[in-house]
Amino acid sequence: MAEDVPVEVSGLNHWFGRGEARKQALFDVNLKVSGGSLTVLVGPSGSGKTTLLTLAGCLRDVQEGSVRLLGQELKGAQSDLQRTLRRRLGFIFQAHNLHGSLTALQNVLMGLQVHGRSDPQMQTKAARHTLTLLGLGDRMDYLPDNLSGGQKQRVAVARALVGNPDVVFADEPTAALDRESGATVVQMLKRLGQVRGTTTVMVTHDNRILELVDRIVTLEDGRIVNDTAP
Ligand SMILES: Nc1ncnc2c1ncn2[C@@H]1O[C@H](COP(=O)(O)OP(=O)(O)OP(=O)(O)O)[C@@H](O)[C@H]1O
Repeated sequence: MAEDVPVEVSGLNHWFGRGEARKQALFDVNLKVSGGSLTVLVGPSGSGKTTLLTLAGCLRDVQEGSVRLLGQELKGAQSDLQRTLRRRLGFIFQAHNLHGSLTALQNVLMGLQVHGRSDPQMQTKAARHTLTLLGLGDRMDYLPDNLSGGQKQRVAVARALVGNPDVVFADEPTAALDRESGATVVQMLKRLGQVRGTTTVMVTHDNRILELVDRIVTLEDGRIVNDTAP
């Protein structure tokens, strides 16, 4: 079943640039991620973590090799299949990309609108609930400019989670957070894995959270060099 291994990467190679500037960023990467698990990608800057995350998350075209996401092959996938798959995903990025003119609650509601869920009352209830879980119950009506960096990041996390995604792809979601808030976010993702079967793949440089995760995959120079369960 797809959900047993929602992300399966085989023989993945990736290049950037053309001609003399062409540079290989990933070399024969193989990775199977189990459903409901929390996997982190670690490694030095430039080792290919974000490239791998964006390929697995259907945000970049697969050039060579295979990426199966939720049972579907992404290599050569048509854009309507890509769109359908992306609706089942949650994304959390470093630059949290909140809309400056929308409140925290409205930003989180945007995370539901892409899912096409219709009942506005249910949407608002879900958005409020998720923000409250992330400790932002008293900040729902604030604009991003009036939130701290850590609070903005938690709004971005709420937006990614509110649609109950099957897989969450996160790039440094705890970088802007203090230890306690970072641990809260990771524990929440882990709990979603246990309760709802949500799978998380996360790039991180944050050593403080490694003890909380299920699996640590280390990249160096575009290759997986270590794969451990802490
Ligand atoms: N859009 C791009 N154009 C050209 N080269 C790129 C591009 N994106 C990444 N690269 C190159 O691919 C390699 C891997 O980059 P990537 O961002 O995946 O590494 P990373 O491990 O995520 O690094 P960091 O921890 O600094 O975010 C690097 O050599 C980088 O310079």
